[in-house]
Amino acid sequence: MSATASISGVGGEERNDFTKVESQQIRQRSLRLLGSLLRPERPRLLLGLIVVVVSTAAQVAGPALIAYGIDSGLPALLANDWMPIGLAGAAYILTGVSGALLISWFTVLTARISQSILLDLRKRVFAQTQRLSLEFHESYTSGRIISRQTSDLDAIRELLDSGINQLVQGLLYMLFIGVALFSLDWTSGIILVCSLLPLAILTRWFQVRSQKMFRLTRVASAKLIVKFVETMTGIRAVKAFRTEKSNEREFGGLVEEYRESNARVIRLFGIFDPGLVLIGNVTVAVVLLVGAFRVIDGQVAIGVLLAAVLYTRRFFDPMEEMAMFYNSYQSAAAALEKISGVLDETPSVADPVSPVDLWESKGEIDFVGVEFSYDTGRVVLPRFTLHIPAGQTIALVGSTGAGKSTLAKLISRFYDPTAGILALDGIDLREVHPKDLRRAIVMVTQEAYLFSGSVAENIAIGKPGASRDEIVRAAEAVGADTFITGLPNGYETDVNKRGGRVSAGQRQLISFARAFLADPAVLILDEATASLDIPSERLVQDALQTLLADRTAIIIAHRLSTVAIADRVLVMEHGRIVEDGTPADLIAGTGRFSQLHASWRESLV
Ligand SMILES: Nc1ncnc2c1ncn2[C@@H]1O[C@H](COP(=O)(O)OP(=O)(O)OP(=O)(O)O)[C@@H](O)[C@H]1O
Repeated sequence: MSATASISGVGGEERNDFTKVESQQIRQRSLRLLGSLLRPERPRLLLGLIVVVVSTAAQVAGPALIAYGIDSGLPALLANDWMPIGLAGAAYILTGVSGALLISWFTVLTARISQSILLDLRKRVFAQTQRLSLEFHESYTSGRIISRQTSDLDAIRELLDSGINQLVQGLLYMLFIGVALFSLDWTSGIILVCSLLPLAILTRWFQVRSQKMFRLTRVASAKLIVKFVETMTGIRAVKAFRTEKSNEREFGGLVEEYRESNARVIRLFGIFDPGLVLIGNVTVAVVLLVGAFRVIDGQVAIGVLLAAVLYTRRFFDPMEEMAMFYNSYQSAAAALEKISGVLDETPSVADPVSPVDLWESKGEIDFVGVEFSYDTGRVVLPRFTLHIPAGQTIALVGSTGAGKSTLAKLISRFYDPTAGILALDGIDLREVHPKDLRRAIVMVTQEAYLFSGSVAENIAIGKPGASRDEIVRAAEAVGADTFITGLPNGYETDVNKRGGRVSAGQRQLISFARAFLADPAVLILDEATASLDIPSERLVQDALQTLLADRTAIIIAHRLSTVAIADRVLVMEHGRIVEDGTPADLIAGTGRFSQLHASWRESLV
């Protein structure tokens, strides 16, 4: 595998042994993403920069005005000239007020910029994760997807909301203070420069240590999310196997790890913060002492000394936040790396470049020399050819792992064959317009998933924009109408709210109604293995008959009654179709199906 391939998309997430070239490529990918996010914001960014420069200059003017007031205003006042002190006072108020107003404008402006960048990024991540093929989602866990949408976006939000503002403001503030101090009093300026050495040593020490600690904190918090999501998505298994206690223990351990890594960060601050205060105070004391001697010697005016002390004091104010910037930058950069990896993924099932329209599909399916393997490389379906005429009902049977779902997933184009052609009405599925493909082929999965919302909304998924009449007719056709009208709010009942809870069989009927409304030329049905009670089974069976009429149907059959209504049975073993015939013929024979049929019959007795 080439170096580029191994880090492309999310490939680099599990690795931390990048070569220099690979790290560079990953950084460039993040920068490209950042560039594309910032580009539309350029005018507002420029405005923000102008506002922050002016507001910082206004804030820094204060001590210089005080110096002027004391050194020029006071002597003039003693000589009954109110003008200089009045000017100094007015300018102080003016710069103070305008500085405050501008900084408030800057805060709102940058918040707006960061909000629109985040909105853009959030939408991109959502659209991309939806667009990516099933293959991606089968290996990229939901915990990781949730982290991308939550903690990673949070890290970027933190950087945009406060980190960058504080860095720009802090840098400008320190730069302007330095300039002001040097223009007022060189000696104090040089004392301040001398303090930069211990300051740099302390900050560097903090950065090196905290980088490691913050990374540990991030890892610990990611572990917490993954454990939480995993437990909650598998809550049924948790309850069934009573693993609550061991989960609690494991989660408790992770919480402890998180607490410990946070405590270490806090201990680090316990050294860094007082260190900053100490360096700041010592520098102020030196400026004051040296200045005092120079005031006595008449080398420097008292107002200038006061301004120098104030500047020196304020110089250290943004230090802590600036040192923190590095950490928020680190977390945001790590987050951006992962997000850019997800955005960089290309769907393995790509949309056709020049799609072929298929207005009215007949539902004829052809596998021509098709072979398939998942990305593990093991051949799951060895090369085969199969013709399914339009309108035929096929029952797919075979032992677990035989490849039935895989065959169904190929017809739904959740995956593309690794070799050969799979065609609908003679057109390669890879070339059919995605919109037409979704209309022509519908797969009803075993789980019969219902989304939050009303029963009517859930049925309407089959045909967006369907009228209430059409929805009711679809429900009636599959025999779901009776139980739906019996629900507390009929078709408006929320399926995820108390009272709206529906049984497994009812869920299946709703998903049948959904498929009936969609009216596809090809219907693929992964029949639920969960045994329904006899009346439910009969209801579902009747619904199935209506649903299958006038279309091609491929049913992964687990029930004998379903096989009986099929025109043709395909028996699969180890990815191969080992028997192919009408149910009657196969039962009469001596093959795999007749044995299966016999054992089914026995289980019914
Ligand atoms: N996403 C995947 N990645 C890799 N291998 C897979 C994947 N899904 C299925 N397989 C493998 O492909 C083979 C066929 O699986 P498939 O789900 O098609 O079987 P099946 O006949 O539908 O089984 P069942 O009746 O248990 O659902 C199995 O060996 C399985 O391990």
